[in-house]
Amino acid sequence: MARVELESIGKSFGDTAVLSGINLDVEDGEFLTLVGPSGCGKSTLIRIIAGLEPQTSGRIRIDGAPVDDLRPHERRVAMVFQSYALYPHLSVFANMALPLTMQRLSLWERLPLLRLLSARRRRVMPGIAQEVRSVAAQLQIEPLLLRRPAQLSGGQRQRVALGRAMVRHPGVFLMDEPLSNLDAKLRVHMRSELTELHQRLKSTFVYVTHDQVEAMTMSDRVAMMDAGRILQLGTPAELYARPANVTVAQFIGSPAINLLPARIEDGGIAVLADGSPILRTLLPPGSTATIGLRPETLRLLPPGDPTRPAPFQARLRRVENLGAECMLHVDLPTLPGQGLVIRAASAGDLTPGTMVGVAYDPAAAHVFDASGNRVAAVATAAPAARLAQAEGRVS
Ligand SMILES: Nc1ncnc2c1ncn2[C@@H]1O[C@H](COP(=O)(O)OP(=O)(O)OP(=O)(O)O)[C@@H](O)[C@H]1O
Repeated sequence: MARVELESIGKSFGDTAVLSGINLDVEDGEFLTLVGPSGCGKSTLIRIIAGLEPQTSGRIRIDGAPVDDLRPHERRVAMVFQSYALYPHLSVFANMALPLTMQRLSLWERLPLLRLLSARRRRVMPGIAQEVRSVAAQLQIEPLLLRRPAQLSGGQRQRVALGRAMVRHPGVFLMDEPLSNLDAKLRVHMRSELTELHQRLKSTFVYVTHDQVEAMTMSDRVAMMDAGRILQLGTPAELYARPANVTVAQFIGSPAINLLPARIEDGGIAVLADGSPILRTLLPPGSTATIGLRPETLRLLPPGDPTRPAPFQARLRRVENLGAECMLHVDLPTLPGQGLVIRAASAGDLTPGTMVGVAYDPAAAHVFDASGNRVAAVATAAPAARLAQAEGRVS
């Protein structure tokens, strides 16, 4: 187990800055995921922690001790790569044993012919073999130990790569998109295997992915990165429920949050481009905002619902039926180019082209200011007349 502290990490390749001012503490035994779009600097950051890439500025400590001048194998970290990085000419056993033979045997004791003469090698190897078998048993790959990587499936190769990291008993596992090369079904399976492995080993995991579902389902905490910076650090639930800005809100959640541009009028009322008020904010009149509505907070009103006028009149464009639920894609005719996605239990017998009413819950809406930063959705001041109109539409 180990704590990882990153202080003001910066990285430039030539004149191009790819990481700036990264401060991050990964707690002992924590599963922390770096997530973000392609090119945001996740892999560069994890490679810097591993010692595979030098940082341009800043410091790294593992369990309180500076590791900046240590080589990768001296840092008590083990890296698992997307490409598995297995030696094709070695058996699974030899691939997994490699970190231990490198650690415990000298160069000549590892050489093909000379090693047969080494008495020390004969003493050390049974211990290594036992450790490899024990890890292989944990990963259920014991029957594969004599095979070569080419004779394994993608999932089996990934387990071997994990096993090779595990035999070293590192304080920190660093994983760079380890599931990306697997098919969708196996990825889902390996997600739970990795989560269980983390719980069993109680080691610190730093995990890189561009897949927000992996980040949300596996992690204790998630650091969402964009353009070389950490935009938000928190539990998956925090990032989902209180995204710090529009970029986080858009990235976390599937299907993505619905975003509606608005202008702010008197009393902080956010008004859409068609002039309809949507909710009250704490923003000053004259400014602009973006309103975020998660698909599950939208509700389809039955056609001709007599109880109230629908907040949005929408035209159904497409139904995505996922079995247990469906995603309804609708267009808003009064807001050209603006669509909404609604998560619903079923689409009933609605067909594309049908006009439907859509209700939303203003208490569940997210409001972002002109810079994209989150602001409180609803002011506590007395409602303005315009708000009464807005609330009349939504309550
Ligand atoms: N050796 C290098 N030389 C120059 N630029 C590099 C080098 N390695 C990475 N970069 C650049 O640094 C930026 C961050 O790359 P990095 O691989 O860390 O991103 P990432 O978030 O892991 O992306 P992906 O999910 O696509 O792997 C990119 O713009 C990339 O082109």
